Amino acid sequence: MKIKKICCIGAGYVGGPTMAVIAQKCPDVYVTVVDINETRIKAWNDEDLNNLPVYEPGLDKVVAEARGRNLRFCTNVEGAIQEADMIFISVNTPTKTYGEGKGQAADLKWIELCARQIAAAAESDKIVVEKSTLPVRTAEAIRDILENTGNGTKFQILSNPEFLAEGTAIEDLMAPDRVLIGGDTSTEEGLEAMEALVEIYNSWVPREKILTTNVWSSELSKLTANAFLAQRVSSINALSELCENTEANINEVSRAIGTDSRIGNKFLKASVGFGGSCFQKDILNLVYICRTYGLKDVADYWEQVIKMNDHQKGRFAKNIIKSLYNTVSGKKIAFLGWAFKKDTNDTRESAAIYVADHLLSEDAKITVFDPKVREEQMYADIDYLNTRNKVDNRKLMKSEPCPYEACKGAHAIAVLTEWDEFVDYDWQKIYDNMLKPAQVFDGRSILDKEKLKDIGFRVYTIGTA
Ligand SMILES: NC(=O)C1=CN([C@@H]2O[C@H](COP(=O)(O)OP(=O)(O)OC[C@H]3O[C@@H](n4cnc5c(N)ncnc54)[C@H](O)[C@@H]3O)[C@@H](O)[C@H]2O)C=CC1
Ligand SMILES: O=C(O)[C@H]1O[C@H](OP(=O)(O)OP(=O)(O)OC[C@H]2O[C@@H](n3ccc(=O)[nH]c3=O)[C@H](O)[C@@H]2O)[C@H](O)[C@@H](O)[C@@H]1O
Repeated sequence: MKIKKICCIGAGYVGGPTMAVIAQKCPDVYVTVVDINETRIKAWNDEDLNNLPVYEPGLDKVVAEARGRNLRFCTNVEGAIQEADMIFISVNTPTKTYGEGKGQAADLKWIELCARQIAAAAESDKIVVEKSTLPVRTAEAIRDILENTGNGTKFQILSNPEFLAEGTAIEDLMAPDRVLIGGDTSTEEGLEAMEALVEIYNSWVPREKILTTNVWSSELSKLTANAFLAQRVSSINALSELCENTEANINEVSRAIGTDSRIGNKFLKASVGFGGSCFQKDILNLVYICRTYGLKDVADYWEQVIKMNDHQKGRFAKNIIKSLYNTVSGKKIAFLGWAFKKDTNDTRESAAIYVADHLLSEDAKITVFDPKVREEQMYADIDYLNTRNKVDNRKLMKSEPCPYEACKGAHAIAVLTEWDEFVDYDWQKIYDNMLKPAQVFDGRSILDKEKLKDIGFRVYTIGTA
């Protein structure tokens, strides 16, 4: 079966870049990305590629090549479903904020809505691909909705989770470690549908890197991959606290264990805590699924990864307060970085938000500089926590477009994101304009500690005494 037209529901961080790369690599496949969010679609169609709604290095070039050729962004969900042979569901699946499973389960209302939209609009057979990260066995619910349309159309449901990381999305999509495709391996039609998707990816991904499994393994592998990655960060962060008490150095420990090929050297960077839209949400979801199957010990095991992460963010904030003589009331603290990692404008679950919230509750005055995050986003993030009212948040926190201004007159600087440019700042100039003793809290271990100490800074780096 040769796919001619693809529709992707959801033009977010995953749907946009993923479909742009598919369109670029498969010029004979027509790709339409739809979204109910008109502003987002408008931004995807903006002539000025600097205004794309997602910032990812290299994305602008891919969009420039494919958009208008075989890549289209629009809000006509129904029309795009009708004409497509293959429909990707790439909508958000956040943690539920209400009802049963509140605070843990994935909220699948947008997924169900997509299934219903597909069921209502489809007039011919379709392959439906789960691209969103979903609890294991979600395909069962999607199938149930699709198979009860009553108009005789047939659907094959595949799971094709996305493993891209933000900031390196284009690189990851161009040369993935693997592509995972789960489907109904017990029927001809199921295998045929899987092969159709394999063919799309095989336009640029070597066949041996495209793994096929049953649909449940594929769904669960995505949650498992994120749980393992986050667990590594929590493990190294747990040991960073021990290092601070023992004069061991976490960077040396990471290097020492990372050279063991069984352990590997990636994801061993101690930090102020992991953020991002998925690690926490996916682990909470895993914990919830385990609990619903009565697997209490398994659930508790994975929950500890989140608890450790919360502890790490909290202790970073507490350490700032302690070092500033146990009070930050009225003191200016400069934040370098607000995004959850470098090279992205995404702030979802960023450690910076929680550290800021902790310090604001102690009446600190925070000035934030981030090269890619806008002030409205920072306020939206801090307001969302509902710890204090919006007026107070704006009184206590502001954003500053110049890093040197942000640091001027500050008692302390906290590095919350590992943006490369922070390393090359004129730290002497920053020091000269700060209150003394000038303190730096490096939550990402990116700055040259010895150099800063020579200038006169007091420096705290995660995981070093
Ligand atoms: N952000 C990331 O780096 C990664 C995310 N994922 C998963 O991919 C999924 C999507 O994540 P993001 O792209 O980050 O989310 P997002 O929130 O950036 O984008 C989702 C989009 O879907 C749209 N949408 C929701 N319901 C719709 C409907 N019925 N019809 C049309 N549009 C609709 C929303 O308006 C939104 O623009 C999630 O399940 C996430 O866990 C997986 C790998 C990486
Ligand atoms: O499902 C998802 O959304 C994605 O989640 C992560 O990608 P992402 O969250 O974009 O970014 P990561 O590079 O994984 O970083 C996550 C967080 O962990 C932190 N981190 C990462 C690595 C490390 O060694 N130390 C560390 O503190 C980062 O600073 C960041 O806050 C996974 O890496 C992707 O494979 C997955 O597709």
